[in-house]
Parts: sequence; structure tokens; C-alpha cells
Amino acid sequence: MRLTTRALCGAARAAWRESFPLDGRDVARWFPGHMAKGLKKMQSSLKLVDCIIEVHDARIPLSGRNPLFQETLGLKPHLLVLNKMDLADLKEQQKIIHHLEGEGLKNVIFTNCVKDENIKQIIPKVTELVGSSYRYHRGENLEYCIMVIGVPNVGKSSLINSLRRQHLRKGKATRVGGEPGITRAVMSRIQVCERPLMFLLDTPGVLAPRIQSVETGLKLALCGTVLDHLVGEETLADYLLYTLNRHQLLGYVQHYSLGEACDDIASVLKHVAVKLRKTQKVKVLTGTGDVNVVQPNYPAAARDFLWAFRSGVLGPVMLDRDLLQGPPAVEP
Ligand SMILES: Nc1nc2c(ncn2[C@@H]2O[C@H](COP(=O)(O)OP(=O)(O)OP(=O)(O)O)[C@@H](O)[C@H]2O)c(=O)[nH]1
Repeated sequence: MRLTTRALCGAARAAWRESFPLDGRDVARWFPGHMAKGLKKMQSSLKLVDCIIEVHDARIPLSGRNPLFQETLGLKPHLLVLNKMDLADLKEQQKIIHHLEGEGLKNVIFTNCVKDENIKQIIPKVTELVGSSYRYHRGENLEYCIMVIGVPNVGKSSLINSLRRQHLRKGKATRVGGEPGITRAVMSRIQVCERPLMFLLDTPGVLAPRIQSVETGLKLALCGTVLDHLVGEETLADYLLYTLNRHQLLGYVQHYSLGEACDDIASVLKHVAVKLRKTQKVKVLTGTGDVNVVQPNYPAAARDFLWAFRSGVLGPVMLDRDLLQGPPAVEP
């Protein structure tokens, strides 16, 4: 029997949390300062670059971008690619575009690099942007050199591979991975198109040195831009549960056969662990000595919950939904 959303919300709704408490100092720990080095390297390669493609996660179109990109690389033509559109709830796409325009971001393309969706729009857009700008170092040289930037794990390398598949019928040129930090250094040029002759520079993901708020930090972590253990799998799973309930995205109830929605992460993870047979033996000290007790493996259950969310099994999500309700930001 399929349960309706109304039935699933049921009694649990009254108990749903209004906020997610976390100390701002915790967030500062998740984002290491070494990333400034990557940004410096990018700046030094900038002379060779005609245009910048900034890749960001379509589930957080209005938050989590690195403001240093704008400050340090901002003089070049800029295209914002909002990737992982297959995982994002884009019912309010026009509103998103309107908000981004308010911030001065007029060139935006939504993509899915796994299925190569909308990838063919990118090169014509780049040539249009470069054509209307002054290529002072290129003269009559007809090749294009584009730098791909973004916070970690948003799909920069996947975009390059996808462009190569679409325009050159060639496979992977750059490593892709499910964890942040796969691309380590500003790399050599990778050809992505023959006509026009276009090369892309892949770069390591660079987070902002100071994240705007705890909530932005948690959204970035949920999207996989920070290694999970830095936040703590169970904390992150709890924020996921809090978000899904607030957005009434209750696919997890059916996915884990929970019966009804619940806002208590310990109960949810216990259920997940038992369902998936993820248990562990723990030694407990009793009056008669140590006894082995079988307990739910909470970290393993949390990892499964996060995996289900990130792979799209729990349905598409718009993590910036609250920000879309306010007025668009005004261009600085
Ligand atoms: N669902 C989905 N997954 C994607 C998409 N694009 C990339 N991915 C996945 O996201 C993960 C990260 O992709 P990468 O291309 O390595 O990301 P990156 O930005 O180069 O990562 P860093 O090198 O760590 O900065 C991989 O598991 C990809 O398969 C997409 O459009 N949709």
C-alpha cells in the first residue's frame, strides 16, 4: 500500500524541529585553509584564459559559492554551470534565474554531466561570451582556453569528460570521484572541441575560507563538498533528516519501510541499521565482567542514508528553497 504524504506526516509533524543547532566554530573546522594555495595557482594561469566556467551544485544555486572567485578571477567572461540538475528540484527554475540575475549572474546553464544533458549549450555560449570580450593576449589566435572552477565535488572533471564525449567522441581525460579533493593541482590543458579549437583547464575545488553561516556549511557538506567524517556522518544524517522533514520530502519513509515520518535521528538510524543488518558487537562492562552486545551500527546506517540522498533515491531536492522566498539580491 502506498502511503499518502498527509498520512506519513501524521503525528510526527507537531514534533518537527524548527531549527538545527550547531556551533559556528564547528563549521570553521570543516573548511581547511590550504585551499588558498589552489586559488593562487589559478590566478597565475589566468593570463592564458579567455573565459571562466564556474561549476556549482544545482541543489544549492544561491549559496556556498566561493566569493573569492569573483574577487580574484572576476575580470574574465563568466558562465555559471549549475550541475547535478538530475538531483535538484527545479520547479522554481525561473525564480532561481531571477535571483542569480539580481547578483549579476546573467549567463547560467543547468546540466547533468552523467547523462550529458544540456552539455551542447556550453561551447556556443562560451564562444559568444569570448567573442564579445577583448582577447588582449590572443591576437588572431583562434583557439580558446577556458578555466573550470568551483567548490569541491560539484562535477568540474565530469563536465570536461562530458564535453569531450559530446564534441570529440572521446572518453575520460580527467579523474572523477565521489569524494571532494580528487583534482589536486591546476592541470595542463585538455582539448574538448575541434571546431572551434577549445581547451579547458581543470582546477582543484576551492571552498571559501569563511563560510557564511552554519546552515550554508551544512548544505555544502550534504552536497559532498567536504569529507563526511569532518562533520560527522551522524550529524550530517541528522541535518538531512531535519531538511527532508521540513521540505516534506518523505521518500525516506517508504525507502526504509519506516511506517511514518520521524524527526529523531537515533530512531531512524536504528531502524535503518536493523533493516540493512548493519549491526556491530560492542563490549559492555557488567557486574560479572565484559559482555558482547549486538548494537545497531549507527555510522554505517548514517552513511547509507546519505548515500541514498546523494544518489537521488530519496527524490530531487532544493536545499536553497528558503532563500528563494526572499527578494533577489541586488548586483554589487
Ligand atoms: N547525479 C549526478 N552526479 C554527478 C554529476 N556530475 C558529476 N557527478 C558525480 O559527482 C561526483 C564528483 O564529480 P567530479 O567531476 O569528480 O567533481 P569535481 O568538481 O571535479 O571534484 P574535485 O576534483 O574534488 O573538486 C562524481 O561521483 C560524479 O560522478 C551530475 O550531473 N549528476
